[in-house]
Amino acid sequence: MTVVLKLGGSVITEKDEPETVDRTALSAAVSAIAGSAVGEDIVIVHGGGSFGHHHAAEYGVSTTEGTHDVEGVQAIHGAMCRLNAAVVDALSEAGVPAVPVHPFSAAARDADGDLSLPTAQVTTLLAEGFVPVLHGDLVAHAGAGTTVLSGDELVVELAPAVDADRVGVCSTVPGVLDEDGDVIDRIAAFEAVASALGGSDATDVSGGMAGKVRALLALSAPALVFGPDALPAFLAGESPGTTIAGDDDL
Ligand SMILES: Nc1ncnc2c1ncn2[C@@H]1O[C@H](COP(=O)(O)OP(=O)(O)OP(=O)(O)O)[C@@H](O)[C@H]1O
Ligand SMILES: C=C(C)CCOP(=O)(O)O
Repeated sequence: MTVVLKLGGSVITEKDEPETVDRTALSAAVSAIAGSAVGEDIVIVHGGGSFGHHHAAEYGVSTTEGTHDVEGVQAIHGAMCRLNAAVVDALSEAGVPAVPVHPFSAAARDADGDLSLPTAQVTTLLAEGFVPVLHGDLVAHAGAGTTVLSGDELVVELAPAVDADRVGVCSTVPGVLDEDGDVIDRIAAFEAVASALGGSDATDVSGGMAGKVRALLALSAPALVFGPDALPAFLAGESPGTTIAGDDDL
């Protein structure tokens, strides 16, 4: 059973404090992963939190607005590499055979913004017993310089590439919330929930919850959005939070 899990940047960092890891939240997530029966059959993606989004906002870069500013590229990509190193180190210390995979070194968008992400290194690392750890990053973008590549987009690309049985997105909220603040059990179409979906409470250049739902609906497998407390349950095979499954998946 192969699992693709995204750890939200807003979960593992103090999202309002530039470049600050939330050590308590990161170690809770790492313990859940290290202690789960999924073992090494997992690909981990993490988001930007106060590492990527803070620098991306400073340089005016988003998933659609690009930059050619080399200093900006180094600041944003460098910050994401520092967060990735912190996640990989924490996983390694817990005995998980985690290895870093940096999307900026491999992916590209064409002039229409369509993403191509080579995945052979991820599938090969997985088959060889490693746990690849990717992250939201910058990506070369034809005609725009570089744009932000969100961890949610990576999840959508990776899930079919590794033939994932389960896809989980762990964010700070217990699921996608309706207008009354209750967790929506299942989402099959963007229009049905669009009015309840906002961006993010924190600095976020990749669309917050609306961007997440839109991206996950494109998957052929159902994806679950849940909060940090539900990570052990997700890894144990339960279905906490909101199930996002486009009409094609039902
Ligand atoms: N209807 C909604 N239900 C749940 N969360 C919502 C909703 N509308 C907006 N949000 C916001 O979306 C946020 C989650 O998206 P965000 O992109 O910040 O999370 P993340 O993926 O965990 O972090 P990162 O983007 O850094 O990886 C929530 O914290 C909340 O502020
Ligand atoms: C801001 C950067 C560089 C990465 C964004 O990734 P996300 O937090 O998964 O949307």
